[in-house]
Amino acid sequence: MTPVLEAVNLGKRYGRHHALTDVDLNVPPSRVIGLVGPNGAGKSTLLQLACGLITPSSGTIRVLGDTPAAGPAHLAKVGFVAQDTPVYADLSVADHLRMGARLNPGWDADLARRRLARIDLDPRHRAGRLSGGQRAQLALTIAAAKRPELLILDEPAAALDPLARHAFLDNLMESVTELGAAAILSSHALPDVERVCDHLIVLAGSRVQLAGDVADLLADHVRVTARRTDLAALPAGAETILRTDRTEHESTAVVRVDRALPAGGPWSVAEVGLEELVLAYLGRVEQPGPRPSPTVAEVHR
Ligand SMILES: Nc1ncnc2c1ncn2[C@@H]1O[C@H](COP(=O)(O)OP(=O)(O)OP(=O)(O)O)[C@@H](O)[C@H]1O
Repeated sequence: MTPVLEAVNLGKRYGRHHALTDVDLNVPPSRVIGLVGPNGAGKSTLLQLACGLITPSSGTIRVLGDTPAAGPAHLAKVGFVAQDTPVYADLSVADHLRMGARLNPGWDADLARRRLARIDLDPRHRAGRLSGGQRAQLALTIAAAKRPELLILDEPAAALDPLARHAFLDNLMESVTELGAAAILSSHALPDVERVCDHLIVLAGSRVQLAGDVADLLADHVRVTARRTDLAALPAGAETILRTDRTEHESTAVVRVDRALPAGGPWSVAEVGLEELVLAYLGRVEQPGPRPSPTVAEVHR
């Protein structure tokens, strides 16, 4: 099956500034991918490369098996909602749909009408008068009515209140299911990512820090708690320590494991959540690249 997104040694420079460095990715088909990372990490740059809006400075990127924006057929396979969900302020909602129908050979007018009705958007409304949430819904409707194989959304829900964000993400997931499409969604809201994404890419310092199916990533990491002096005795299997917190008596570490830690040691082991995992990886990054993780012995100095 063709991967949604493949990148090999992908890099993007703006002048002397490296926005993306040595990015290697291979995202299997039919995933809803969460792209997370701090401001300036390179998320929009990666999404724009994936849409073909900009070209790499080095390496390669393939989307749905082809060079991004390789031609009309490939453009029709990808729906893009840019950051701030831009719309044409002077055009009505209906004008936007008419324009979508003209520009997109696979336009599904029925899907567009049904979506507008469901989100209660009046087709006569001028786009410039829409709220942030309504604008995001209009942009998603246009992207979905193309019937793309991949939806790419750059922080589409950033400006929305929690209720509107919830509704927007529900709508997004309905569209993804109806289309049988994959989606890539950049976001700073880790709970949103946890709710809808089954694949995760963490970018920081212009590099990929972590990537994979969420279920696998959570299975590969645990939180270990022990008395301060006992954490140094972590057994083989605790491959890499990502983040430690210490109190007077106790140490807690998020650990990458290559096998289950043996029972009966002087530690307790618990599952980690997605937010804790992402923060553990972000916490070890020093600009511009990743700092090596501490060894078990170093943790205890
Ligand atoms: N057109 C451009 N010209 C010069 N530098 C740019 C350009 N676009 C992005 N950059 C720089 O590249 C880096 C990555 O930017 P990018 O917008 O991809 O980050 P981001 O992760 O999307 O950030 P945010 O979460 O704030 O939206 C930043 O340092 C940014 O200043």
